[in-house]
Amino acid sequence: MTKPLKVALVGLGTVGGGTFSVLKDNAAEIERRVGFPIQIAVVADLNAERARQVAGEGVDISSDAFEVVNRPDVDVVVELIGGYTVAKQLVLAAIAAGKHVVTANKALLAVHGEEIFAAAEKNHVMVGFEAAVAGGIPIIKAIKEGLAANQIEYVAGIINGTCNFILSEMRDKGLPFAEVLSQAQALGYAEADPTFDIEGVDAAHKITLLSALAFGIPVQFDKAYIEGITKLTKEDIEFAEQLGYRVKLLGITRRTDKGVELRVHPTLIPAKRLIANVEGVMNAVLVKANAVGPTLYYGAGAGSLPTASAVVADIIEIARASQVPLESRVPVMAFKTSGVDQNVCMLGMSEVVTAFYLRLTVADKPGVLADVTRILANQNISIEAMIQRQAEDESGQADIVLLTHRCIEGDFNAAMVEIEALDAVVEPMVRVRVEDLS
Ligand SMILES: NC(=O)c1ccc[n+]([C@@H]2O[C@H](COP(=O)([O-])OP(=O)(O)OC[C@H]3O[C@@H](n4cnc5c(N)ncnc54)[C@H](O)[C@@H]3O)[C@@H](O)[C@H]2O)c1
Ligand SMILES: N[C@@H](CCO)C(=O)O
Ligand code: NA
Repeated sequence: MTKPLKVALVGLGTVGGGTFSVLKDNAAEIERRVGFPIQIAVVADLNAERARQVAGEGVDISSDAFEVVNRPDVDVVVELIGGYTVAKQLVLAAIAAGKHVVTANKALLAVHGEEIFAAAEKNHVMVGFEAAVAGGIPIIKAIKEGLAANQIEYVAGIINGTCNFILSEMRDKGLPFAEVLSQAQALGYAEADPTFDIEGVDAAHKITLLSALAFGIPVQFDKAYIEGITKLTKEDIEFAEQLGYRVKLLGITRRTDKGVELRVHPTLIPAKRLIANVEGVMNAVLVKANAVGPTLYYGAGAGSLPTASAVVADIIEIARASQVPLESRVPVMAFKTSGVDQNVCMLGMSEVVTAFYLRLTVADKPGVLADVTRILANQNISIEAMIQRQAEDESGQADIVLLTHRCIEGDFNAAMVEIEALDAVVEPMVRVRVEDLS
């Protein structure tokens, strides 16, 4: 009989606690799937006392993450502490010691992925990170294996549960932003630094990883355009609804003839699309590929047990793959290293083609709308829909909301500068990108 695979769990917080439970509660089912047991050799957490409460008696507990890395009875190190510094040292130490690594740490991989994956290849070990993107949804596996026959056109996803939770609660219950963010923190969804969530950084970490997997390109977080949800107003969410759209924070990566787009920003999506109806902490990732067409993956993007589901799936994959020769394993980043396109052109935002929602507050006098449409037309931007709403007070002002057709973002920016310079435009304009996702 094959000997058990031994795991060190480092970090027994929200995800680590869930991983401990899943490995324990589903041990018999997992053994039936793998053919041999997966056992927890040791648990490490700075807070050893709390770890003892979570793990109970009979489990080896350490407060030193680095001590577990060199234990001969450990085959896989599961890093669930988060952050860049200690986590990076730990992962690299584990790889150097010949251990496989599983991590939920998208921040670490998006920024230091190239170094970590190169070290893993050199040391013939695997790095699993299914939990790092869209929590429990097996999107990494889907792109690496299920869609391996395809050329992928684009990936667009609601990949930050905290933001989706905030936007859903603001829309459904009219709750203020700060109150909903506190709830997301209490539920264990938010990052240690929640600005990573609300400013779009976490989603950018994730879409950077998906971009590399989908297109066989290096992990390049520094090329991502990032805009969060903190400037969205209830008013714009309501105007979007009137026009038949929902506002979601999307991570988008698309391959075009000119290069690869990599961007995170609030986005209007037609309300009739399935992905527009993904609410709360749930995530969804839409992948459009040339043979299969569009496919949509939906599930819990954060939280203890859903994320643990992905962590344990990676451990199971390692258990299985450790039985086959190196060259027969699925590559960590979906492509053979020799096949990675090192010279890919990453597009700047001004080169991206997208549609826009634009809201202007103007002094309500003749000719304003004509000026605005003329400026847009001069940049080859045509208008798809418009709403005009008079202010209810005596200010004589009006809101004009426009939806444009798709245009080059640089052209739109040039038009914005001219429109903002019009005397009649009395407040800073609001613009949100629009994606049809058909
Ligand atoms: N919470 C989620 O829903 C979720 C989902 C997907 C991915 N993630 C990622 O999973 C990782 C963990 O997140 P979490 O929400 O479980 O965090 P958490 O704060 O709940 O848990 C982290 C644990 O690590 C321990 N720890 C910190 N530094 C340590 C060190 N040097 N040595 C040993 N233990 C240490 C802490 O005591 C804590 O118990 C992060 O990378 C996060 O981005 C979280
Ligand atoms: N903070 C992240 C956790 C899951 O990666 C989110 O809200 O989606
Ligand atoms: Na996942």
